[in-house]
Amino acid sequence: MTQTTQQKAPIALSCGEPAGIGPEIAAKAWDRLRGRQPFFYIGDPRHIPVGTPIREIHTPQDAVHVSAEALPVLPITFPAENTAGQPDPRNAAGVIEAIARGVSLVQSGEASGLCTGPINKKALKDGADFAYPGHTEYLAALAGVDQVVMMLACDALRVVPVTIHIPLEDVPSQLTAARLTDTLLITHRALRRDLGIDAPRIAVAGLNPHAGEGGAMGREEIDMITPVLDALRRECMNITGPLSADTMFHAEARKNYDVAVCMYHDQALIPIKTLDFSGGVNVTLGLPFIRTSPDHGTAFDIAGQGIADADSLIAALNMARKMADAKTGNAAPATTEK
Ligand SMILES: NC(=O)C1=CN([C@@H]2O[C@H](COP(=O)(O)OP(=O)(O)OC[C@H]3O[C@@H](n4cnc5c(N)ncnc54)[C@H](O)[C@@H]3O)[C@@H](O)[C@H]2O)C=CC1
Ligand SMILES: NCC(=O)COP(=O)(O)O
Repeated sequence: MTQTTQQKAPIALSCGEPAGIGPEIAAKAWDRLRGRQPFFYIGDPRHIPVGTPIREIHTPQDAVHVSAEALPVLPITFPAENTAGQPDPRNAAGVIEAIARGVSLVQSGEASGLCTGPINKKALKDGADFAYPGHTEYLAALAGVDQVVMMLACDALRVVPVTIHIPLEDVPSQLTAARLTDTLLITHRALRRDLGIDAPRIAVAGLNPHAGEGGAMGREEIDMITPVLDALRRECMNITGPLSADTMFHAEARKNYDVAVCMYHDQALIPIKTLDFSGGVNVTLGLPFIRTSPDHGTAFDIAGQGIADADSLIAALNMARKMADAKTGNAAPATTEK
């Protein structure tokens, strides 16, 4: 695949859980982007809301030609009927297949990047014994990469959780110096390479209230976090912390860093989803290919009603495009601009 062909390759969008809002927001995103930003949906065309013009395609390149007129769909036939709000375990394998096909098309260069529709982790576990707690971990396995990093980004904030989809009680034991070091190095490299930030300013949260308050409220900051940060500072990385998580996300504090690295899932995701739920994008750093996703989930409570907001998906598609263009030297580095 030549670089020129790769620049023109569309973005692959895996369907996610069809009983959720994925098909509906895919249709809305196509309507808003049309041919300006070609992407194709990998999933069952019968799941796309009635009234959306669709065109089944055989190769990703077909999407470039049809996307001004119709939503291009690379078809996968799901075995069970789809009911909004009620995932059917028999469809779980199809959801997983859509992700895997997206990965293989990005790896072959036929797609520029992968954007994933939201999945319901429990439905995949129940229906297909899915062994991963989320896309992030599954994509790392498909790519053969030991550690990847989840970053959520909006215009006002970028956050990275060091531990991701694990029970809260397991956080302290999984929060190792090696994991924190790798997370910081991967994040630093991606901000420089993919987002064009030459000297990223990284703020690191403590684990405990008040970042441990000198050991009075926990020792992880003293025993593990500070030594890791000191070692990386000696490598000339611009890192502050460990900071009190409760005071590092207000508007003035956010001016001091480009990314906040947090110790666990909710410490990172609550601030960003509160600040900008509809504009947030989930990006996996450290993969050998581009992957983005909307920041929200399957929203079963509103699926099938036509009211789901497609902004986050559109931001995710646009960010994948910009990252792909930046990778091929075709454009400015990626932002979350809609
Ligand atoms: N990338 C992914 O695959 C993600 C998947 N999930 C999965 O989604 C499922 C549901 O998770 P929840 O915590 O309930 O989060 P959720 O994001 O699905 O829903 C939370 C609330 O936000 C609303 N909402 C979400 N997206 C919306 C949109 N685009 N427009 C309007 N309203 C929207 C929902 O109606 C609900 O009231 C879980 O299985 C979770 O694991 C959650 C986040 C990301
Ligand atoms: N809360 C974020 C989330 O669940 C998305 O995870 P992933 O499926 O992108 O790994």
